[in-house]
Amino acid sequence: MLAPLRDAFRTARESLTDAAHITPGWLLLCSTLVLVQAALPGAQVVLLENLIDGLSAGLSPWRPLLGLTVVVGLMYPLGQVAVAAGQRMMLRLRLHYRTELAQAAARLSPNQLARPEVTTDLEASQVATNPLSDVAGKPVQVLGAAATSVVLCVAVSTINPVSGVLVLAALVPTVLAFTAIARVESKGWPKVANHDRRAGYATEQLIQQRSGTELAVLGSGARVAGLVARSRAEATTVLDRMIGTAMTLELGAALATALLFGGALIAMVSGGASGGAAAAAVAGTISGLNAIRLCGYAFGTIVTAAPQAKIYRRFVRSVPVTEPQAVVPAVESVALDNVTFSYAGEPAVREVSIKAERGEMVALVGVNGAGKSTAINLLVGSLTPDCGRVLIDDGDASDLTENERLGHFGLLVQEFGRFEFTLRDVVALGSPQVDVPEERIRTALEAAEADAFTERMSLDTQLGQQWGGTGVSGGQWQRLALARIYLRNAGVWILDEPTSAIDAEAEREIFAELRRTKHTRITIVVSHRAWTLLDMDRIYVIDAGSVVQQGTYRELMSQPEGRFAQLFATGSADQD
Ligand SMILES: Nc1ncnc2c1ncn2[C@@H]1O[C@H](COP(=O)(O)OP(=O)(O)OP(=O)(O)O)[C@@H](O)[C@H]1O
Repeated sequence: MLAPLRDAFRTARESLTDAAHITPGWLLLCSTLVLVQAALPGAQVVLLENLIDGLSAGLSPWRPLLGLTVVVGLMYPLGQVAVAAGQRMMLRLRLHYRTELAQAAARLSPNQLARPEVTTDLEASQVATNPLSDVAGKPVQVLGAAATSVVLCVAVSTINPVSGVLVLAALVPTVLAFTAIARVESKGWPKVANHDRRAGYATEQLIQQRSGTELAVLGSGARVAGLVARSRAEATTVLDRMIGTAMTLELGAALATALLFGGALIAMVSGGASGGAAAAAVAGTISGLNAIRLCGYAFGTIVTAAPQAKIYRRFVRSVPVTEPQAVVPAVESVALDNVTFSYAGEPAVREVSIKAERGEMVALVGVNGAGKSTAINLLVGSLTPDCGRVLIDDGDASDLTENERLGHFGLLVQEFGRFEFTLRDVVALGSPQVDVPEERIRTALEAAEADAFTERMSLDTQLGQQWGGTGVSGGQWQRLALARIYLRNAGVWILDEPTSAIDAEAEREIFAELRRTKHTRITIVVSHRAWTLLDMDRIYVIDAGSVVQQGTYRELMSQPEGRFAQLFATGSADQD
């Protein structure tokens, strides 16, 4: 029972601290308004009692009447201004949380991105930015409502002490109910996030141009829509149960609160209070009920947001702030030294040793599922070997930070990014440098054979039809991805089927350019096309996770019984 309460208090404290740093002016204004409001119901009791008892005693009514006019006149506008100030504070906090989250997501390493729980947490954190930004004003409201109850308790106690205590005790059922609600919600929210993530993924497949077109042509969109509906229905069931439980508990608390107020009134009447005092206490009690309701609502918002806030903060803190990446332009050697790696106990790479030196072009060859991508992921550090070592310039790569290690590589993956930004940004993404000069971008485009379709475009041209920009073909996207690698100019280039979407003529030119410029770097290529392997300095043939052969194209072809000759003879790999 205590853990959710602790989480709610922590959330309240952290949100207040954030608000104090990010938007101190609005926090101060909100707090002041809420505290002024808190004094009003208590003042109302005292003034009303003075007015009625004064009238009965034949005293002048003007002073209490003027006071009451001010108090009642202030209640509504103060409430309105406090709500507006709270909303303006919330907007600023939301901007802060959303920016902070995008920056944290940008710092995720390939290693973290490979873990499904990280992606689930990221999406849950995205959803959490709304309740989290709403929560900062709530501790102030809870304190304000608690202050209202205390002031009211003191005011009512002057009429009847038992009634005063009962008015204060009316806070307890609300606090207990919302603590119980928090327990239910802390279990429910991770489930909702998981179902939402699945539904979000399936929806993306429906609306993204490539996958959506494929599904439309197959006439299978409805099947994917069914998957969306199922995940959304599961999320709705969990949410519905949570709301049902909350409703029952809130109703119970409301009933208990009403009984306690009723008790306070009975105690007052049986205590022999004057007519004025009784009328004042009834009016105060009505204001008190309102204060308790607000307190319950504000406390409820905190406890509901607490599990989401916990996920958000855990996620943001799990991605430490790092130095910007520095690209290492000269690397003498990289190697996998007797490396073994298994996915969930299933070996994908066994005792693999591969080495590449500066100036060399080295190829990894093997059928689908042989282990080539796994070997590459081990080299760049997105996977960690079960045994063996990864060496960069003869030093153990695990001694480097993730960022230092990634700075050694330019990696063109099979599923290259189709980033629908401006032409300038699409290429400049290759470098962590903020401002990339125009000539460097144009030179990279030329080297990647992407100049023919881009030379007439301004670098500010928007790419991608969904933004009303220029349409780009699959092969053109791949050339832009290669341009990023040229711009980056890291010491080690890893090109996983760099020309898979590119026509034969451009492919020859791209490989000719790679050969011409290879002396300044290490180039590791995964390729299925025989002719691209002709000029490789060394080819590693990988089969079922092991290196079964190595040598130049000619050496390997001169072994007709070898795996390489078999692969190209049987057509398992494309021949040209
Ligand atoms: N994330 C993963 N979880 C579990 N198994 C995986 C994962 N990734 C790859 N594997 C398995 O590891 C083995 C090697 O896969 P890998 O992707 O390295 O092959 P590949 O040679 O790159 O294939 P391709 O030519 O199709 O890209 C395969 O049996 C594959 O099913």
